[in-house]
Amino acid sequence: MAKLSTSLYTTTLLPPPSRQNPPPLSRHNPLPSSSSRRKNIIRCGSVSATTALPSWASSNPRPVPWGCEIESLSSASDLQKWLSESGLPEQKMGIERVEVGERGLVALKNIRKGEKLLFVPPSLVISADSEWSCAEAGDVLRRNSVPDWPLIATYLISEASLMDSSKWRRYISALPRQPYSLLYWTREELDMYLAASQIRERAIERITDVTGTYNDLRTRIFSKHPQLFPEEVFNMDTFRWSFGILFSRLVRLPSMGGKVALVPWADMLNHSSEVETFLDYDKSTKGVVFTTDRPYQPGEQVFISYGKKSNGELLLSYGFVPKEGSNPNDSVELSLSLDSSDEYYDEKLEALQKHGLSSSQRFPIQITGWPLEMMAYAYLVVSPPEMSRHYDEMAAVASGKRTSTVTYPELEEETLRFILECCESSISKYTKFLEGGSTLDPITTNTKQANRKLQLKQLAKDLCNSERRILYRAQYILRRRLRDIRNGELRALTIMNGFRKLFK
Ligand SMILES: C[S@@+](CC[C@H](N)C(=O)[O-])C[C@H]1O[C@@H](n2cnc3c(N)ncnc32)[C@H](O)[C@@H]1O
Repeated sequence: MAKLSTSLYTTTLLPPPSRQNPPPLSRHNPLPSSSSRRKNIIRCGSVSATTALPSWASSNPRPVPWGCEIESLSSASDLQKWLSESGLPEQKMGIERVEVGERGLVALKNIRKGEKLLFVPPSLVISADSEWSCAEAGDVLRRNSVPDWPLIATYLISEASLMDSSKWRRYISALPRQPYSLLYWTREELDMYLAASQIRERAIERITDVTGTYNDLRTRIFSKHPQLFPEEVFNMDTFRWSFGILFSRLVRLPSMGGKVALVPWADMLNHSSEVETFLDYDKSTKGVVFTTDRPYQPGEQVFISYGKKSNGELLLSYGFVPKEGSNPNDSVELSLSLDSSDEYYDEKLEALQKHGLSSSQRFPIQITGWPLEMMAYAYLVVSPPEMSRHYDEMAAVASGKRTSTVTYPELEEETLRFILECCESSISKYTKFLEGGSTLDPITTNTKQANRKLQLKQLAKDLCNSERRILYRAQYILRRRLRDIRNGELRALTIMNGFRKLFK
């Protein structure tokens, strides 16, 4: 349930930096304060429309030979039985088919607000410290200092391939054979359905990162130990599966120093944007728990929060989009760029680069407004040569390094007009997709594929509607402000004319 970084991670197996790796299923991110907004500024331009994706992104995914269909309840009840035999205490919830999220945990008894639930013991948790059924393979990875994410991804494949001799066979059998995640969208589908949304670029970055990670492991480790890591088992298809599982189920446990882990049973809980509670390790009971923030009656589905994520981020990692307007943390990224014909382009770019920014940046807009950083970036884009002494200050605020508000009344109108133009150009892309009919659909060869396309298209439509809604709101605010500025100027002009007449 997290994101990988683009560069270092791809080439050096370094762990993903925290900006790209928010705590899934566990602690939610803070509201977009100025510092978190800074983290949300995303460099653009690294993923062009022609960026080559690995070959597996150009065809439909090949399923792995383990796991189950996500709606399968029989493997889920086997899992429940095995967990209780292995030390999971009696539960107040059971796995059932649910309306939101296919399978989920449903209250079996009355549950009070403020009650601790789950108590999954550490022996039933998968982490980077877990014991490998094939101890030699684990030793090799540890000797090579493989970071937690790729280590756990490889562990999962290793245990899955051993199946009956693995301690985790009941857990792995109950995992979805194909997790819902943008990792499973082909390049054609991403281009076709998400052309308007910046999430397309994020998905491409992620697919590229996962491929880079696998290639790195293969070159540096697997190829040197083919008997431990045969390619029939450790390949791109199985890595896409294991990373898909990690993105949608891995938990960061704050009370264990941010350790990442897969927590069987707890990972059957679905997300609701309306709840605030998250998973964590409870030192007093020595188990993974969460504390309810509302009461539940028997039969009601129990939810946790996967974090304060936008609809796009939920689609990217978990493969679903909440109902339009139901996610208070929703946001859309707007891309702003320097004008390449600006005679002070080089000076502006230099100021931006000094603060770690580039000629094109994405900024998150929420229904409540946009960040200071975006305003500062826009000031820089429109500012004339005579304001060049302010370029550094504008770039510093745009990068989030300086949190003071900057205002340049003389640039206000042009800046708002520039943002409005970007907003409207983005809106028109969404409208083109949403009103474009079905002529763009990729050719399908069978009913299963046709159903899949319909599902993906619906998800894309839901995402595009929710993102466009935020842009419409921003457009309304911008237009109103511009009108106010013009009215203010008009009033000032009338007063000036009045004075002029008086003095005459
Ligand atoms: C941690 S798992 C939760 C258990 C999962 N439902 C299962 O049956 O294995 C996360 C996955 O559950 C589904 N999910 C969770 N919350 C959801 C929601 N609010 N709406 C739709 N699907 C949801 C998504 O498929 C997501 O990738």
